[in-house]
Amino acid sequence: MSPRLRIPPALAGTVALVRLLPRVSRTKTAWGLAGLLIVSVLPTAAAVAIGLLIGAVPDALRDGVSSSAGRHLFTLLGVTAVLVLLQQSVPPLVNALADTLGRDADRFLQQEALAAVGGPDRVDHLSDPDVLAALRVVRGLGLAENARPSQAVAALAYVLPAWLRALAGAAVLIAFQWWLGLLWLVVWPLAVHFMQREYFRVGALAFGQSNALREAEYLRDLAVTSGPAKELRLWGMVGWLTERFETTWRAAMEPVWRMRRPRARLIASTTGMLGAVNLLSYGLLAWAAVHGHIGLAALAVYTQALMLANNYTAFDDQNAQLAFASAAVPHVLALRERTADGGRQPAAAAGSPPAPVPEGEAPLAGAIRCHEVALRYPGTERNALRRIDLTIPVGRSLAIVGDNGAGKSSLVKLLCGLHAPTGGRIEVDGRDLGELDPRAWRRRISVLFQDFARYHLSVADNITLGAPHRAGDRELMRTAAERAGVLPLIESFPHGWDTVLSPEYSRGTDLSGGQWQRIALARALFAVQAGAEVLVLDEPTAALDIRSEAEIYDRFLELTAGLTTVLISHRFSTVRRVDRIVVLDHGEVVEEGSHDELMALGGKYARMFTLQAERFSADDGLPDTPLTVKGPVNGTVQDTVEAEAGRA
Ligand SMILES: Nc1ncnc2c1ncn2[C@@H]1O[C@H](COP(=O)(O)OP(=O)(O)OP(=O)(O)O)[C@@H](O)[C@H]1O
Repeated sequence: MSPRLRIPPALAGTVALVRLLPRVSRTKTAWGLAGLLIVSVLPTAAAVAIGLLIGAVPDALRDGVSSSAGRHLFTLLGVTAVLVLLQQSVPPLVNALADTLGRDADRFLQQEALAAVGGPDRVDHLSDPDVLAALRVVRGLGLAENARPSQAVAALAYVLPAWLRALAGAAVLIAFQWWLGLLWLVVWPLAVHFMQREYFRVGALAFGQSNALREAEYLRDLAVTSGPAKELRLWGMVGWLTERFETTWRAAMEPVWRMRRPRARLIASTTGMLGAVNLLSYGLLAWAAVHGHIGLAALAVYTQALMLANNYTAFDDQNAQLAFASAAVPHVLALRERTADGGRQPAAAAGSPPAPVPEGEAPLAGAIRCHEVALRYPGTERNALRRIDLTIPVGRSLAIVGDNGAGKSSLVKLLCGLHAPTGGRIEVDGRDLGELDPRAWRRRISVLFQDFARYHLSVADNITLGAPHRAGDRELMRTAAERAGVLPLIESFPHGWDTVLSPEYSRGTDLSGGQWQRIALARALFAVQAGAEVLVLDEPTAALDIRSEAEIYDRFLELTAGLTTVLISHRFSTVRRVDRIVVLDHGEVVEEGSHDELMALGGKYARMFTLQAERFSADDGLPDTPLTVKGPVNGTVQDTVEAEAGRA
């Protein structure tokens, strides 16, 4: 194995940034580099020209302006003028280029982070604090206004020429006294290194405070977001929140501020070292001039070379900003590796929609099987699911019931491939789910999650997002809305399908909890109509009123006809209608069978069913008038409940 050059941590950010720039823009980096070289070389060239110019004055004065010495003086004057002019005009161009390159770098890293975080098919990484910390940086959140990668690029455009000028100055001094030049070549990198290490430590510490800062930002945002606004006002929490934000923020930032205070010993020793070398250099120059070892021109050149050698500005803000703002770059670049699904898929698939159904793909034919499936969420001690064995035959329905926290939603997430089982495996038609193309599988499965998303987009978008590749199919969209019972509501909106489902936008409106749930159901049904064969409904009616709930459940058989259906519900009137019922308890299957079998068993299911039936049979909670509902299973809520109570 070839030994790899180890980059000191203090320089790792800068090196990562420099390597990144050609990937961001090859052309701008090339121009920028050329500009930087010119900016770096110009002062040295100007210093030499000025020195030679000064040296040429006595001869020109003695021989006259038309002599060759006079012409030489004018030539040097012309060269100096051009160099000085360039020195004035090139740096602003380089800075402007660095600004655009910096903005491009920000954008590049943002896209990189988006692909790394949004791309993977699974979701474990979304609760990984390190991933979230890197994400904060590219979103430009929090740490400080000078922590964005673009600030590091701007600082680089200033610092790099300064370093190169210092190098060139030291190199010129070699011509005066080789060992003095070499001394400078050692002293300035040392001074830079000491100070950069200091700045880097502050940057790294600030980056390490990301968790605490995220908490502070969360508290700050709570006060200005509409979701919790009602509770915050009702309970008079705004003052508490402000105070809590302040203390959390201070606790996170104080160590950074403390570390930022200049460390007297370091500064004293660095400046002492530089002072000594400067004293020695100027002393030697004076001695050499007085004793006639160097002429006027050489004295002028070396004096300016000394000024250049002092040019690396180890103590200035730009060096600090470079170290500080580039500290996070390697973390952002490492995101892809960190979020990759165990190498299962390239992150480039980045949140891409399921692919359209390829022609001629065979529909599911066998079953979805869980073999000893276990799940432990990252960072937790306990298995949410343990040794789950169950079979969902294609075209049939399965209900999963159980207490809160039993693991029902976790099983759904596994079926969707959002998490990988930490034990056992899930097979689809005999093939391991982990080996299937996730995009192809997602095309086949449609889910109404318990905590479904409420998109601040148009109604049409909210529904067609279930199958974006069919977004233009208005007929499909209408049918899905109609089946979910939300069509009359949509048609009552002044802007119809274009109505934005958020009062925060013009042409926008908000919906009630139940109306939102119907929209989410329509989205799931849209995906079914677009070709999904498996429908998962996780508490699909939790927010619906009793009439709406009865309506949906009475249409359950119609809605799920021909589909492989997984239903999670605490509503036993519907659960009993499915082909097979599984009872989960503490992450394990404790009972399995049809409604009748489980009732006969007299176990957990029978107890839960009876409890609910008893509650409903006691009149409370029921409407006075029986509600007639549409659907293939005609009847009334009263009928259903009474029937259940009777059977129980
Ligand atoms: N993302 C997560 N990270 C860590 N633990 C989790 C996560 N999601 C769920 N859990 C834990 O897994 C267990 C099962 O949760 P799950 O949501 O699957 O239960 P459930 O049966 O759907 O409950 P409910 O009826 O309340 O919806 C719980 O102990 C929960 O705290």
